[in-house]
Amino acid sequence: MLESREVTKNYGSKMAVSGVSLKLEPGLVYAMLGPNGSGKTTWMKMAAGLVKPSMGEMLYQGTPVGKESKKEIAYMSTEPYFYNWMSVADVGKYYQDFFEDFSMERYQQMLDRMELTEDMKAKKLSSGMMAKLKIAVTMARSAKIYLLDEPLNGIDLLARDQIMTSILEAVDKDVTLVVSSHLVDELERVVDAAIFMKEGQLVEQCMVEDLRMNRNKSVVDLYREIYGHGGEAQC
Ligand SMILES: Nc1ncnc2c1ncn2[C@@H]1O[C@H](COP(=O)(O)OP(=O)(O)OP(=O)(O)O)[C@@H](O)[C@H]1O
Repeated sequence: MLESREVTKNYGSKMAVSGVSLKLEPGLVYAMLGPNGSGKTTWMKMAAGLVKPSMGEMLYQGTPVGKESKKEIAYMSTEPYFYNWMSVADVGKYYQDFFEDFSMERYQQMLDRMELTEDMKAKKLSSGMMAKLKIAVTMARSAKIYLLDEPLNGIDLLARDQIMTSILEAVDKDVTLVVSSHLVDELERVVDAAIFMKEGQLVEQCMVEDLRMNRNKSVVDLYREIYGHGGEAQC
């Protein structure tokens, strides 16, 4: 569905992503893991068509990502992107104007799940509530691929499980979901596959079930192996 072929991104002399090749399949939930600065955001931005690869190709259904794929790939950035004057209702209208696949009904359902109301003002939201709003407005699109960059940041422990459940319930069976996070153990419970990034490179991509059944390891174990000792772990 989405293929990253030897994708590299340089910012001046800094190589943010280096020769990353991977394929994402429909219907799977992926965790994109890696320490700060490992290239997760840059890769997601290229997959979303917001940043152009310096080398290599990012393909969506066999065609380079661009104007057309943007209609089917929803990206939730870590950066805040609402104006202070907006209410939660305004945020929905703003998105509706931008995206044909935005559903006001889905938005309202997500707001209910996130315990947000339409009259709330963006500038008065706590960072956790803002994180929930970003998730609600992104998941209100009927996209084929959702790329969520650090969706659980700023959200308290008890709400995180409930929010991941709401995200998973909001998507259809054939949809691909990629979630980047530092909260590895929490993601492990809900993802089908894990992608490990390190210093811009793909270290491993594996199915969580294979890891458990064939190597008797959890994603957390593998994470520790890869990043804890600079090891060469394999899935
Ligand atoms: N616009 C930019 N200009 C210059 N360097 C950049 C830019 N964006 C990212 N980088 C650098 O590229 C590298 C990868 O950054 P990126 O944000 O993709 O990592 P990340 O894995 O998402 O990190 P984090 O977990 O901290 O969000 C970092 O060294 C970062 O400083």
